[in-house]
Amino acid sequence: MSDHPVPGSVCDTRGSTSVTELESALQTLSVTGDDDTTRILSEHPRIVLADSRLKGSPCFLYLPPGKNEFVLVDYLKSLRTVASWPVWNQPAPSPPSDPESCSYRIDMAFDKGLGMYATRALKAGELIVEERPVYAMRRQIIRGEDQTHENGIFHRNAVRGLCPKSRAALMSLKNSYPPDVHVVPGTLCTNYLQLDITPEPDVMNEFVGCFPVLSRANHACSPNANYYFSFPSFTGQFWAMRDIAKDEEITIGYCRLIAPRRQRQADLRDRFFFTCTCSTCLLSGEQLAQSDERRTKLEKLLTTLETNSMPKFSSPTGALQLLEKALGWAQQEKLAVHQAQILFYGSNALTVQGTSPDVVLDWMKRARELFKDTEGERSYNVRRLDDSIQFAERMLYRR
Ligand SMILES: C[S@@+](CC[C@H](N)C(=O)[O-])C[C@H]1O[C@@H](n2cnc3c(N)ncnc32)[C@H](O)[C@@H]1O
Repeated sequence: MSDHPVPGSVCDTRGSTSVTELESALQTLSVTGDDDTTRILSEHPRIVLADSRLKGSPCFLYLPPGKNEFVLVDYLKSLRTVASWPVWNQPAPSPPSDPESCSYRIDMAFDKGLGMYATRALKAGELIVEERPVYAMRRQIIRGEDQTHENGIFHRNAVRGLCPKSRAALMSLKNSYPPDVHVVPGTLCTNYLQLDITPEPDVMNEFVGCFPVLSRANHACSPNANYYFSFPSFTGQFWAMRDIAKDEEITIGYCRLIAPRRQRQADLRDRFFFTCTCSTCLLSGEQLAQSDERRTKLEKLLTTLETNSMPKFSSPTGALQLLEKALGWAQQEKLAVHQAQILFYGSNALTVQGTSPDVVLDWMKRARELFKDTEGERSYNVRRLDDSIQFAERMLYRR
């Protein structure tokens, strides 16, 4: 686990897990008894079978070997592959040696519990924070909605093998679930973020994870930071999507943002148990109607672009005009990642529509810049755009 400065405040009760709740959760974690069905399969790295009575039950892999700073929950075959990845020999990102130079702090966010704030002015495209998760799992296994005692015990057993520091960091995260849900899956489900372990994740291969610091960021429907999971370093990262002022709250998006307010709020209530009151949600009347319309149109257009099903326009200018308009909608809604997606998928669509190659190349370059600013220079999208740009340039010069 990274040693990012998780302030002492994460363990205090201000709007987060109460001391009593935390103590009792940690106590449950140290209980051994009849419900301990685990069996250690290997020690270096530590791999634990979750239920020795069940053939093919999931396992817990603790990493880095000997340190047990985080756990990955998956099936044995894939965990054996993960254990051999060279990334575990690389040091996890370390905190700035001078805490004063840390660009964020965790602080009270009024009725939201704790939140993340900028300690200085941040520039668009800046990396704000990077860290490894403490708990990572295949999404099919999390079964957060499963409120049975067994599911709670399953995840509790996985947490129990973590080093004390990681265990405390995880169990001090907020639990927004009702009291009848076991505190461990409740905490995991309140805090997990997607881990893109495969470049183009499919439903069968989705992973999620909880982070000591990243999981403290609250939601906004026009967030100022983008969460990106970097597979090569196995770290979660926040990138500033626009300039962020000193003391401004750093926010990310928890739900599908290109949806009207009613739908976003329903999603957030269902999974995170709060009603969003961000500046976009507080719009009313004509302004709200326009924002909803822009997001709905963006949703439709991006679906068409992602599935390569844009109808053929009678002239290439028609497609270009529509896509330029869509970029404007995303900009008005302050959705930089969606702008990057329109530019990226739009460049493919423009090629099909017969737009001139230099315009297409320009779109690719703009997409690359925006992906660099929201995901970093080493992101998968930046690398694949570099290849496409190189190819397109070769084609252009050959003409
Ligand atoms: C991942 S946690 C975020 C950190 C959390 N605020 C804390 O105190 O640790 C998610 C929970 O934070 C709260 N939250 C996040 N964004 C919010 C928002 N915009 N308004 C109100 N509550 C929010 C909700 O309780 C949600 O279930």
